[in-house]
Amino acid sequence: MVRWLVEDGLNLDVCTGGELAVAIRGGMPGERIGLHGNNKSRAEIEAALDAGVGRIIADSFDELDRIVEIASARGVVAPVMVRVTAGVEAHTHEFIATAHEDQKFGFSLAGGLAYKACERILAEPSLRLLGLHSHIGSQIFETSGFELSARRILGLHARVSRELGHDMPELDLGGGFGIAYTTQHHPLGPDQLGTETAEIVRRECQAEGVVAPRVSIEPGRAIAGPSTCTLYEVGTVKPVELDGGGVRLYVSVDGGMSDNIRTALYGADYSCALANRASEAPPQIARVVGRHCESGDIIVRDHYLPADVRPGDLIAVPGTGAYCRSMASQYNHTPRPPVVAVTDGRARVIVRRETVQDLLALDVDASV
Ligand SMILES: Cc1ncc(COP(=O)(O)O)c(C=O)c1O
Ligand SMILES: N[C@@H](CCCC[NH3+])C(=O)O
Repeated sequence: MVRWLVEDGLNLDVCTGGELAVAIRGGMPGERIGLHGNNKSRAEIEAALDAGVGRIIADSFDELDRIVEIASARGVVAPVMVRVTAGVEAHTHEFIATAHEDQKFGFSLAGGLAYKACERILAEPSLRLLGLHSHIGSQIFETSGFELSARRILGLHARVSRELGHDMPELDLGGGFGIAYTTQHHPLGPDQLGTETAEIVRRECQAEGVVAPRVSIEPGRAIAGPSTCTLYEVGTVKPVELDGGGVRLYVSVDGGMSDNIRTALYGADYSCALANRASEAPPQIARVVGRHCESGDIIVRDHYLPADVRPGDLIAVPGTGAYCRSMASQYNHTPRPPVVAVTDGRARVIVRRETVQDLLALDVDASV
C-alpha cells in the first residue's frame, strides 16, 4: 500500500516506529512522512530523524525536550508541528474523538499551552516550527466540528504570526471523514470537504491579514475503507427465539473480533450480504458473530440475510479496509487472515495468511 501511495503522490503519516519502518521499506521518501504519537520513544524519534522525516507532530512538552536532546546530539534541526487540542466536541464515539479537552492528545488551545509550545519551539535552535496540526477525531459526518476547529487553529496561526513574528508555512487539519458502513450513513464528498476547508482557510487568513499556509489533510479511512470487504465462511446457523417474539439467526463465521474489533469496541455498525449465491428465500434478521470465547464477539449486529443462509455460504462485510487488519489480533491464538488485492479481474495475495506455526515460532524455548 505504501508503494501505491508513493506512486500516487500522496504523503504518509505514521504513529509508531513499526509504521515508520513499513513506510521506509515501501519506498516513501522521508520528507513525505509525518510522525505522530502522544508518547514517541527515543528510538522512534531517532529513527524519524535518521530517516529525515518531513515533520514530527509534537504532542507534549516532555516530548519536545526529548526531540531537542536527540536533534542536538545529532547536530540536526528537527522540523516540528504542534498538535493542537481545539476544544471541539466531535460527533462520534468517545474513544475516537480527539479534540475535546479531557483526552490524551495535543496541547490545549484554550489553556494557552499550544501557544507556549510554539514559543518554546521558536526559542530552540534545534527545532524548526513548520505549523499547527489538528485532528478532531474519526468517523465524523458533520462539517461543523471541522469548521470550528479550522477557525480556532487559524486564530492561533495568526497570533503566532502577529506576536511571535513567525509565519508558519504549513497547516494540517487532520482526517476523520466518515464513510458509509450501512445505508444509514451519508458521507460528505471529498470535493465538498476540500472546497469548504480551502474557503475557510482563505477567508480566515484574509480576515487575520496573514499569509495562507500550505494546507494538508490526513484522511485515513476515507481512502482505505470503502474499497475493501471481509469475506467470511459460515460455519453454523442457530435460530434464537427473541423475548418479544420473532427469531434472530445467529450466523457464526470463521473470523470475529480478532479481525474486526470495531463492533465490540465502538458499537460500530456494519452491513453484510450473502456473497456466494443468489437466494429467493425471504429475509430474516440475522446477527453475524465470530468464533471467539465471548458473547460480545459480534461483527454485524443486525442485518437481514436470506432465511436459507447455511454452513458453507460466504458472507461479505463491506467497508473493512480501514482499522480492521491494522487492529487485528491473535486473540485465542487465532492466526490472522490474508489480505487479497483485486484489480482488473486479477486477484493477488498481498499479505499472507498467518499459520499456527507462526504463533508457535514466538516461543523462545521452542528448541528446548
Ligand atoms: C493524527 C491522525 N490523523 C489522521 C487520522 C486518520 O483518521 P481517519 O481514518 O478517521 O480519517 C488519525 C486517526 O484517527 C489520526 O490520529
Ligand atoms: N481505529 C479507529 C479510528 C482511530 C484510529 C486513528 N487514530 C476506528 O476504527 O474507527
